[in-house]
Amino acid sequence: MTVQMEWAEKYRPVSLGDVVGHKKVIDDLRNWGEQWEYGTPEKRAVILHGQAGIGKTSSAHALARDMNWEVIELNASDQRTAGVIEKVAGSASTMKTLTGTSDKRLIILDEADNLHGNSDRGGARAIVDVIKKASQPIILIANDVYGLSSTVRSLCLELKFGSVQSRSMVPALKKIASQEGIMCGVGVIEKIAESADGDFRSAVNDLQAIAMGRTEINIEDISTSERDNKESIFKVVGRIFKGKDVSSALEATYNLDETPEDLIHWVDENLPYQYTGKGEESLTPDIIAVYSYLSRSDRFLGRVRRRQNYRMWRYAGMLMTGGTVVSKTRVRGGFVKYQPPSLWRKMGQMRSRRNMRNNIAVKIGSHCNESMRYSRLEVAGMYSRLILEDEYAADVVAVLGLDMDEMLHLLGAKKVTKKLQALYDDAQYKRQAFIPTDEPEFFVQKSAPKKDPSQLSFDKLPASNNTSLDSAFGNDSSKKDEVTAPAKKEVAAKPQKTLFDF
Ligand SMILES: Nc1ncnc2c1ncn2[C@@H]1O[C@H](COP(=O)(O)OP(=O)(O)OP(=O)(O)O)[C@@H](O)[C@H]1O
Repeated sequence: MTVQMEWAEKYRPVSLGDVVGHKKVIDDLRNWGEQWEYGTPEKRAVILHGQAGIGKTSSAHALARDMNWEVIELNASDQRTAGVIEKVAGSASTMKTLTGTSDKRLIILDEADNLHGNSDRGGARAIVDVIKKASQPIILIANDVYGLSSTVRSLCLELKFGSVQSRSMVPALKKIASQEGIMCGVGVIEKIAESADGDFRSAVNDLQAIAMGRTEINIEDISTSERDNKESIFKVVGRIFKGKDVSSALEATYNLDETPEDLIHWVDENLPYQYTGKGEESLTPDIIAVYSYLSRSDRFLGRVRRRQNYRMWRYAGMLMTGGTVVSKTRVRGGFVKYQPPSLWRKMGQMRSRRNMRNNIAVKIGSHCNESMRYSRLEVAGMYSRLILEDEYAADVVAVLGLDMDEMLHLLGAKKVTKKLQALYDDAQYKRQAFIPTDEPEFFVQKSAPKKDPSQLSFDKLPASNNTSLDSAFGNDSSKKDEVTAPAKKEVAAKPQKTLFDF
């Protein structure tokens, strides 16, 4: 028996011109590629992001093909520690190509939003360094752009791949069917394209599955061979808000991949938008009625949690769906874009803020030999004050080894400005001066000048390092030019007066 090749793979776009949809993004990607013909563009790396199966990886390879570039790809299955990234991407991004047939080599880092966990230890930080130094084009591929650090994002051109529209899929699917010798009846391809929900790979896979063992497909074949599509939450919420029939609203939830615990948040979030018409007050009687059902439903959800009796979910589901349906006095028209529950976003933000705060406390604790809890409650405030002083800011960042996000958090800043980027770069520079490469990060604190004065000896450092160490030693930077190297040695030998007097 011959194994049939997957059509999605067989018909993978070869050139950017073959990519279905995404016209603007593809134009931008092509422009960026062409800029490399004339030197190094301002943004050396691009982030292609969007849901799975819509052509991000294919577009990256197609660009390389169009530009006649070699490709080096680092997938999530590869070990992507800082060492490996620097070795593979770092050298690839600065050296000449292997074959010499093309003068550029494209580095593709797939699933770049998954650069954490043990195996990718240090990988995220390594990317920043690689991008900054790269003399070859780099493409990062991510489903969720927020999975990348703000530092990486600030260095890259971000291109978002939206869903592929079904009308763009239709001609491409028809072409595949005709090349495979499959006759399609009226509406067949359109139906497959619509059910794919913007995912072109699913559309091609569906077409192949339906066509298996057939030379002709008709609309009836689709309804029997259609995938058991899970209802999308957006469709179900729409049916609950707009439907008039309690049982069909409830049935819609049976095929949903969400628990009643989640569904209630969706209803709660979108209810005020859907049940308020033009010119109506924000709290209509309909909304009040629905909330009374939701609160009763929530009581059942509480009982389920306490007693672990999941049979009670059915009462909760009935109250939240049926209650919403029967509470409306009229169906309000107009398009409402349903939003995911903002509570989840807030909880996610709180969790990541808490993690960030704890990470910083661990670093502060390591610096001043205190527990994380004590550092967070008693000491962190002082560091937050210090980092606001221009004189100490870079030293705090350098000594604690803060990454960009942690620095922003401690400063209370929302985004990376040029000034903050300069501060961060300055701190990295100082950090390199403080830390011997083969020692752990907090060696600095342990290595008092008495033990190993050569490490902090000014005359062993280049002139620029001396400047960065001035303020680390608590010197007034405005006077640095007047102090000679031997004089500085004396300063270093004096007993510690400030936190940063090592
Ligand atoms: N826009 C598109 N144009 C042409 N083919 C596409 C498109 N999107 C997906 N495909 C097809 O689907 C397959 C998967 O595409 P691709 O790997 O580029 O998706 P992706 O967005 O990178 O998703 P993932 O992150 O899951 O890899 C390709 O082999 C290709 O045949």
